[in-house]
Amino acid sequence: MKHLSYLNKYFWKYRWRLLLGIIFIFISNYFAVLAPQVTGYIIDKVQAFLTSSTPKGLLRQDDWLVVATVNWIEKMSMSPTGIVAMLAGMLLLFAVLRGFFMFLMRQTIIVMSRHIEFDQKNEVFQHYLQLDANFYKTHETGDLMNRMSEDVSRVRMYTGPAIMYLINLIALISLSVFYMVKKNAELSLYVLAPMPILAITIYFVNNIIHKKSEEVQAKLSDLTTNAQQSYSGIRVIKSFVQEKAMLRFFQTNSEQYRTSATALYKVEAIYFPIMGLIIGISTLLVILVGGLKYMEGQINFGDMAAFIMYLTMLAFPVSAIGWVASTIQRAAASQQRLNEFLLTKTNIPSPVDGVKNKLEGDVEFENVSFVYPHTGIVALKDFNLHIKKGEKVAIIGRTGSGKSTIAQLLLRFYDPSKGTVRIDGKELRHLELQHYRSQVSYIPQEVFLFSDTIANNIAFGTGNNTEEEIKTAAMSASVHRDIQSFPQGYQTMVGERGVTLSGGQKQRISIARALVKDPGLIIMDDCLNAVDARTEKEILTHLATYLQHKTAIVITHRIFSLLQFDRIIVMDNGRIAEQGTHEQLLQQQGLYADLYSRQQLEETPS
Ligand SMILES: Nc1ncnc2c1ncn2[C@@H]1O[C@H](COP(=O)(O)OP(=O)(O)OP(=O)(O)O)[C@@H](O)[C@H]1O
Repeated sequence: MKHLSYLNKYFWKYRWRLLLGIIFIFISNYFAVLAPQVTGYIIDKVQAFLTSSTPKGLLRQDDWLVVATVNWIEKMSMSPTGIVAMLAGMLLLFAVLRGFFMFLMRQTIIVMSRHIEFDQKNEVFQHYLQLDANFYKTHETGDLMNRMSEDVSRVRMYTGPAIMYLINLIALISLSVFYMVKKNAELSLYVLAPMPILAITIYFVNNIIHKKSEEVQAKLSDLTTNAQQSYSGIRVIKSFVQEKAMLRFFQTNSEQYRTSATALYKVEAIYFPIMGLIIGISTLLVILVGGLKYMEGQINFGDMAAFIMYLTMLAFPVSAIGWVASTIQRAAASQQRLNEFLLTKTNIPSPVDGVKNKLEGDVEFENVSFVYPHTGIVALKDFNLHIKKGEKVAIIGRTGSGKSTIAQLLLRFYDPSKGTVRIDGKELRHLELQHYRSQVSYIPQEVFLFSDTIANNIAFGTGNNTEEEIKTAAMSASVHRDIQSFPQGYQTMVGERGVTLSGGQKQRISIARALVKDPGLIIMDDCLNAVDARTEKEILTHLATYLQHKTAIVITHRIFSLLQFDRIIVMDNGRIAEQGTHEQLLQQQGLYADLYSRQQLEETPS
């Protein structure tokens, strides 16, 4: 339960709304508990009229508002029917007032919970954005999404309905117990005695229902994932003629869902009859004991009716205790999960007074070793590299040799396990992180485009590029012609609701996004592997001009003869195996020469 204390800051933020809500709850319940008193009075009045007797001391223990209103009506010297009609009108008025304050109570407390939900979602999302790359490697996207949506919703059930029902229950019980005891303490005991049994039973039934509905949810989610995968992979399914196997798999999942859903409905079917039974037994007790007391002349007929009304009035909120308890339990578990993340600190903090210099583009790795946390894979070993401002360096090597890791460290997605990375002579750790990253353009290996227009995807890094700048970047990335061929040009939507772009088009848009930024340092991680040879040639020609005065690090599998690199670094097993210019490396007859001759062979038409 201590996990929920994290939410106190929100309750404090919305304290006036909460306080107002509590006041409305009490006022609404106040009008609710007056109804049995007026009904009791009406019954006694009618009974006295039918038996031509004079009821005595009927209003002694009733609320002052009831007493005052009844006395006022009585003074009007109306016929008994007129008085009963007036009293019925009074009941109606109380019901309307009760409803009105109930509306206000929901308006304040439920609306407060929506505000808290909004704040919490923003807080969680903002926190997610600050966490480092390693966090995202060790947590699944589905898990993150769940915490953001499902857990926050469960917490809202606590900050809204659960708190509202709990306060409502406290208000109703205290007000009705007060008036019941005033009338007859013993009979009150009979009304209240079954309530704890009702609450405990409902609590247990509720817990069973909850467990079973979680099971149903899990099965449903399996079913949906299964169907979703089948739709996405329909071409693979068809080409491998696996329709029947997929159908069998789906049917098994579907059967499991049906079994757990039926089990849930069985428990739910017991829920209301149990409630009805317990309330029925309690009513019976009140009638029995009340009847005896009436015959002994201890209470009026109307009092008995009032007690039965109190009983039915209390039954629903008391049965809600079970629901409230399990809702709070679930919210606490959800908040615990959220706290796990909210209390996770990033391993890559930006220094408080970080250096905010204009990036010149001088890059240095000094004795850098890097081990990927959690996997223990050593990706770089005593790596030394100095790239001067404006130098163009290609990094080449076999897959898994540590090329991308160099980019990851340069963007400070990770800090080196040993050694130092320096930018313009300053340790990278000491630079203000966002300011530094805003001056670096990175084209990752895996392209990612947002579900937005092409123009917005290109201008993503800056957000304030002119149409002309976007167009120039697209031209440099050789994607302008493709974009123009779409019906809405640069305003074409990308993603599920938009056009389906080819791998090469996506890659080139991703390149345009990096070029539009005008950075001091550009890092390209194998970003031309999905374009054909002709387009590659086109892009490289543009790049040669664009990169003229910039420091560029081009990670690649292929050797680009078109781009004049100042240096080529050949990586092998986390270390530099060879380095030099194209010609120098060819002369060395080592790894590079080997790679080059193999590439030449592949490119020679047979
Ligand atoms: N996020 C990660 N967590 C754990 N290990 C990783 C991670 N990324 C890479 N590695 C491992 O680190 C080593 C170097 O990987 P890296 O991605 O730097 O190689 P690469 O030369 O860029 O390969 P490729 O050309 O295939 O992209 C590999 O053994 C790889 O399995």
